[in-house]
Amino acid sequence: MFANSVRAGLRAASRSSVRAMSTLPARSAPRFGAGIAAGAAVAGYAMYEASKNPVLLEGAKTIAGEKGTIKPDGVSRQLVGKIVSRFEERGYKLVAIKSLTPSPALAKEHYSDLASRPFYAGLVKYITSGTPVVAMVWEGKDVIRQGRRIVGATNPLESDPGSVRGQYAVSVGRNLIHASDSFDAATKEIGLWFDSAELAEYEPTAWGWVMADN
Ligand SMILES: Nc1ncnc2c1ncn2[C@@H]1O[C@H](COP(=O)(O)OP(=O)(O)OP(=O)(O)O)[C@@H](O)[C@H]1O
Repeated sequence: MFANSVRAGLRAASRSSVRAMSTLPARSAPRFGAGIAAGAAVAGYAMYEASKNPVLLEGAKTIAGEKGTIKPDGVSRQLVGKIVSRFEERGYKLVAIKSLTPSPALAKEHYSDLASRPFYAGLVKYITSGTPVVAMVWEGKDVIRQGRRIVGATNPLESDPGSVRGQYAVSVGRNLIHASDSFDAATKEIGLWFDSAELAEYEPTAWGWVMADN
C-alpha cells in the first residue's frame, strides 16, 4: 500500500500544484507511477506504490503519469473497458478514475515538454477535441515501468503486438492512451489532473498475494 509519507506527499502536491508535487522526497519514491490513458489527458495514468527501495526509471523523460489517460480516440472507439481491464487483471489497484474534457491550459501543461515539436498544436487540439478522456491513477509494484509496457511504444509501428497500442492503434497521432514514464512525471501529472480527495485509500482483496516479493 502507499507508504504514509508517499501518500502525504501526493496529497500535498495535489493541493499545492505541480511545483509542489515535484518536491516529493526521492527517498519516498514508490515503485509506481500514475498514468492516464485515454481521451486526452494523459493522466493515464497509472500509479504509485510505496516502496522501501525506490526505483526511478532509467533515462526517464517527463510524462503523464502514471498517471494514465485514455485519449479521445480510446473513448470514442469504446476501448475504455478493455484498457482498464489490462491494468486490473495484471493486479494493479485503481486509485482514481474520471472522465473529462481537458481545457487547453491543462493539455498544454501536460504536454509542455513537447511545446517545440511540430505536432504540438495538433496534439493539444486532439486532446481537447470535446470527446472526453479518461484519467486514471494506478498503484502497484513497478507500475510505471509495467504500465509503459502494457501501453506499448509511442509509435504503434514499434509497439509490441500484445500491448494496447500494438493491438488497437496504427497511428502515432492516435495512439489511444498516455502513461507516465517516470516517478517525477507521474507525480506532476497526478497533481495536474486530480485533487487529493480523489485519490482513494483501500486494499484490494488479493493485494498481498499480488504484490508480495517472497
Ligand atoms: N510524430 C508525431 N506525430 C503526431 N503525434 C505525435 C508524434 N509523436 C508523438 N505524438 C503524440 O504526442 C504524444 C506524446 O509524445 P511522447 O513522445 O511523449 O510519447 P509517449 O510518452 O509515448 O506518449 P504519451 O505521453 O501520450 O504517453 C504521443 O503519445 C502522440 O499522441
